[in-house]
Amino acid sequence: MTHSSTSSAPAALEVVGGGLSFGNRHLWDDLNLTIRQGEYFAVLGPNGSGKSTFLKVALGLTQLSTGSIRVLGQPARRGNPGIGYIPQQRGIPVNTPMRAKDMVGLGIDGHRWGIRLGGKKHRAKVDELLEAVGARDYANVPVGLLSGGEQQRLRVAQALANNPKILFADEALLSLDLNHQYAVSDLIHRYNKSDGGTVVFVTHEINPIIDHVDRVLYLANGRFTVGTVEEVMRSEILTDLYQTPVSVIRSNGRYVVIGGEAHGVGSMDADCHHDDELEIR
Ligand SMILES: Nc1ncnc2c1ncn2[C@@H]1O[C@H](COP(=O)(O)OP(=O)(O)OP(=O)(O)O)[C@@H](O)[C@H]1O
Repeated sequence: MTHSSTSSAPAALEVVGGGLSFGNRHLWDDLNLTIRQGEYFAVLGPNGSGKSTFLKVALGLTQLSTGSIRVLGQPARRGNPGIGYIPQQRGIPVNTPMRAKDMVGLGIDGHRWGIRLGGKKHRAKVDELLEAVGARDYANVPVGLLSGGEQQRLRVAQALANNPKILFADEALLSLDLNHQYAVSDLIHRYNKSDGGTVVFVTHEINPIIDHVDRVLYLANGRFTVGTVEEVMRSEILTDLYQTPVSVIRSNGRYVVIGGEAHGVGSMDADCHHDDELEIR
């Protein structure tokens, strides 16, 4: 099933006949997809299905095996200033000689594109961003000493610092406690709704962002489907995608996907309660 958006907004990201393989590992074939400017788009799927690789292709870090991809009207390339990127979490070395506010400041320095805010404006913008992600209290702390969730909030602030046209977020809510999940999710939502920014949000947990998402790309087993959450998160659609019986249950506004690991549904999330449950939270 491949839907194109009904919106007439220009394309923010466009894949035509996209295929990607590593040796005999096929991540996907013949992907045709248009993400419109201002759309909030989620990329879902089990571990290893190719979600992060999809972003790397859009960032120009990995090349498609077949087909083409354009981002903001140009072939995907490294260093596109219209892109903000929240990479999947990696620990920052303890001895990194940089304070939290410096890390956020790097996002707005614009040294990569030759624009530089004056000192006062720069500090005000850093403060605003630190405040938005709840990081003011540790503005002067070396980043290597911060917890994983604290570092993650700085990555979010840094990615939004330059007012990007499109934001690529790779598991941006990982390691955040519930309050900060809401705060960061809300910040990205505001970026999408108030600033008209396009969001491509990679996650295996749809539930924390479910109220904001316009459409999803669901990758599994070298196959994919695209549509609204309601269109895709259905037992018959995911059964067809995984090619094994899968049940999608909606309970208290949350989606739970239940399938058989033994039947190849995919990796289980850490907080699954049964051996045969795959939960997409
Ligand atoms: N450059 C590469 N060379 C070979 N294999 C690669 C390369 N990049 C990615 N892969 C493989 O592609 C598959 C998809 O990886 P990817 O990181 O995109 O998965 P994911 O859906 O983001 O998974 P997770 O939920 O675990 O983060 C993996 O099996 C990975 O090993």
